[in-house]
Amino acid sequence: MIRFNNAGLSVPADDPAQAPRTVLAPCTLELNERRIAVIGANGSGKSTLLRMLNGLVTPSTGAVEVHGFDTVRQAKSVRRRVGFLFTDPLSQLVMPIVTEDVELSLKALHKDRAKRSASALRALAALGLEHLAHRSIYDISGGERQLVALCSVLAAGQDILVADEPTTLLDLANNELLKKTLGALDQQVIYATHDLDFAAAADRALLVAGGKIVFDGPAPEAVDTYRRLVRHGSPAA
Ligand SMILES: Nc1ncnc2c1ncn2[C@@H]1O[C@H](COP(=O)(O)OP(=O)(O)OP(=O)(O)O)[C@@H](O)[C@H]1O
Repeated sequence: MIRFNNAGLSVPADDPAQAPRTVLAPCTLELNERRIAVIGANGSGKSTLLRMLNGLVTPSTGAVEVHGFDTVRQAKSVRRRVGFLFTDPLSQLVMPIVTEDVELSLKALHKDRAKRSASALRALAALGLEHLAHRSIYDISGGERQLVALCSVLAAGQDILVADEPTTLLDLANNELLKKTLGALDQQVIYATHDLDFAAAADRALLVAGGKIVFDGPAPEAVDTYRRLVRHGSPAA
């Protein structure tokens, strides 16, 4: 259960004489569906909303709770439950070698090094990435890195996965692989995307425009609403 209690973010304006700028207007939400998409224009506030889910962004007003844990005061408990897949995989791949990064995610699950290593190789093989296991994360392609980042975050086994534009670097086949992988997960998945077919497949979608959630409901309707806003030249879309 994820709950936004009047949570929002305002930041000081560049000109101190001006009123603070709203990045995300305060919102109250319960997010329970298995697949929730977040859509909207560049700079509309999608990543800010997602980052509030695991305490990467601290709301300037209100609070966000995950399974009853406050994302700021109880950030450690929240991060044990929420995995975060960044748009740029290099923001999260911290070890130099692919298999070492997956092993790091498994550290809390397996204290034994040999078991951890075998488990990391199995996790890579499950996504068809075993051939990358001993490569440097800097020598593999952007799309390969994105899949390795997915593998690392899944290996940690948290019960909620938040993914910020997870398909951006992927070719058609890997795009399909990622969607199929996410689709088959038991975990709740909350994802921001500009791929409107991917968004339409969710159980629920939030449409963000100009820092406000302007639609919250069935995903196909959210996508239609977004297309309409763009067609009518809405400044926030
Ligand atoms: N801490 C901050 N201070 C100032 N401005 C911020 C801050 N965080 C976000 N912004 C601005 O707020 C807006 C929303 O940012 P956000 O990253 O949430 O957008 P987004 O919808 O994810 O965009 P994109 O689709 O391009 O990834 C942007 O204009 C961004 O520059």
